[in-house]
Amino acid sequence: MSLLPIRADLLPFLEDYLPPREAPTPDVKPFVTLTYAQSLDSRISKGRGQRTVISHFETKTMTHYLRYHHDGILVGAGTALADNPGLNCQWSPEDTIPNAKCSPRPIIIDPRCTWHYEGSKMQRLQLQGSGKPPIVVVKKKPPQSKITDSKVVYFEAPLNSNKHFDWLALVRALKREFGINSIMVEGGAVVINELLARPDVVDSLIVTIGATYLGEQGVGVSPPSGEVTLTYVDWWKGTLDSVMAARLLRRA
Ligand SMILES: NC(=O)C1=CN([C@@H]2O[C@H](COP(=O)(O)OP(=O)(O)OC[C@H]3O[C@@H](n4cnc5c(N)ncnc54)[C@H](O)[C@@H]3O)[C@@H](O)[C@H]2O)C=CC1
Ligand SMILES: Nc1nc(O)c(N)c(N[C@@H]2O[C@H](COP(=O)(O)O)[C@@H](O)[C@H]2O)n1
Repeated sequence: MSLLPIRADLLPFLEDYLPPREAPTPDVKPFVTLTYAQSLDSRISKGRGQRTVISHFETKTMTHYLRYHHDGILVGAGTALADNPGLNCQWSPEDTIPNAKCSPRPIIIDPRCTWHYEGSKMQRLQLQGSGKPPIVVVKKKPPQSKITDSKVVYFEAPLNSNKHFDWLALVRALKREFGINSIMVEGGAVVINELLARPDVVDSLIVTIGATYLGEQGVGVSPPSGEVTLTYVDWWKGTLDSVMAARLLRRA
């Protein structure tokens, strides 16, 4: 399905929250944008494993505009399994047709190799020439005999003492190994909640708030300690939803 044109007033609103346009400096970590759509009761889906539309068509276009401006797009395995997402970009400037080149490189955080590329929407888009193959971040690469599509790159990363990947080390490694200078993180809840507590990793926070409630069974997002200070906050109001853009204040 084609997208609505981007609302003109979204462009100046988003400008200061996009990755820098200057050539990236080698020793600086990649620019990280954390972005998702939530309900009024802070849920991102109706229930675990249920793909749920929250964004209006206007903010759906905004998501693709943001995808256009990033080198990588990252989701957790829970999202990859629940949503079977495409993670490509269907927006491009007026004089070009969107294609795989406009799309960010999908990055799936899947320590235990639970998600399969074979038969996925991502694979279909890549075969059609409208999306890129993913990097799957794993604790240990699967044996060669289990790899059915050689375009998928499995990237081994070390786990920390909590048996999780350390975000700062991981984004730095993605830049070093794959030249990914900007990463748009879309979710899901585990990833969002961890990153809301990481002002050292997240540069921009862009949250779409839909005029809907998803109820108690919904998958909620909120930072573990509640100790997040937002700065440089701005709001955009659309037809049915609003968008908040902000930065996370780094503690001294
Ligand atoms: N409304 C929205 O904007 C979005 C909604 N969603 C929804 O979110 C739900 C999925 O959320 P979750 O189940 O929380 O899954 P998730 O996508 O956050 O994935 C969780 C899994 O990712 C891996 N993971 C995440 N962080 C890790 C780390 N630091 N180290 C090692 N492994 C790590 C683990 O395997 C973990 O079980 C779905 O219902 C989906 O529809 C997902 C993305 C955006
Ligand atoms: N921006 C936004 N609004 C919503 O209402 C959503 N449910 C999501 N979900 C994210 O988009 C992914 C789907 O991507 P494709 O359209 O298949 O490319 C999904 O996995 C979530 O990350 N986002």
